[in-house]
Amino acid sequence: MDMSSLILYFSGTGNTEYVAGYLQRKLASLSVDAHLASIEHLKPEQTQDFDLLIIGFPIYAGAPPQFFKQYLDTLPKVRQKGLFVFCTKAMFTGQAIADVCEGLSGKGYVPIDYLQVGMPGSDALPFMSKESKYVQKALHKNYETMEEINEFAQKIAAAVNSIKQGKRVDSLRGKVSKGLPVLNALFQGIWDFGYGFAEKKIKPNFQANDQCVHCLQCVKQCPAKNISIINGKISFADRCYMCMRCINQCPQEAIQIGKRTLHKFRWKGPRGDFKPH
Ligand SMILES: Cc1cc2nc3c(=O)[nH]c(=O)nc-3n(C[C@H](O)[C@H](O)[C@H](O)COP(=O)(O)O)c2cc1C
Repeated sequence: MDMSSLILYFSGTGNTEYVAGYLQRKLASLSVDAHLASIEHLKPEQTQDFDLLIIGFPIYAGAPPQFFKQYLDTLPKVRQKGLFVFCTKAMFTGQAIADVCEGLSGKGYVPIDYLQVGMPGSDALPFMSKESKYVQKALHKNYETMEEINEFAQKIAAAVNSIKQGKRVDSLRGKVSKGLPVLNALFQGIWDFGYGFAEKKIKPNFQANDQCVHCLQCVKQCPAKNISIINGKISFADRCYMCMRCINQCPQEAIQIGKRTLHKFRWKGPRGDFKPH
């Protein structure tokens, strides 16, 4: 039997895109062809063309990004299709993987395995000085060989081969660890409080300063369609996903969050070349 696989992801600043691309290359080396697509370019119904779904997303506030979950909610129901899930994160994943697996199980997907990949924190980088240790570590980390992704690819390839040989997808169902409920609730409470506070400080304070040359990159690249030109000025509405793409991608480094990001670092993904469109 022939099998087609889809790696479906969202990436604000390039980390998840990098991991998705790495995984695709690794799978190709194991003779598994996987189509790569961002949720920004693939209609939910197009996922039906594939037999196996591999999804990837960044962690926001110990959870999957809300808009990502909303997208997943619109996926059509399927009959017993295999599912692999990965996230990229700086520190704390919360129940994000379990949450996504649960949602997609309800649509007929069978979660097989998952992976969390530690990456530089897209929420922290634009507030850090270019010389800071954190930035230097992010810039000099070895992204060329990522053992955990190699192993994940091997698990996916093994599942693909088993299904091809006629094994029932349901027999490959894996367990998603939920951790200790009390500890989870405690951490999640602290996280929600911290990010809730940060959100209030960050969201209303996006602005383009007088370095802006009106190239409109931010308008084109914002996944939330939150940026537009009003009366000749770059304006931010209230639909921001806080993905940090605009601030990192602006060629003039004109986009700021208040004054806290002035002359600070801008992140363009592990290879320094992330271009979302
Ligand atoms: C708004 C926001 C919230 C975040 N919250 C968390 C978090 O709770 N835990 C964590 O480990 N990383 C968190 N991060 C860091 C990202 O998950 C991480 O850097 C990820 O790799 C970014 O992926 P991307 O470059 O594909 O957007 C957050 C980032 C942003 C922008």
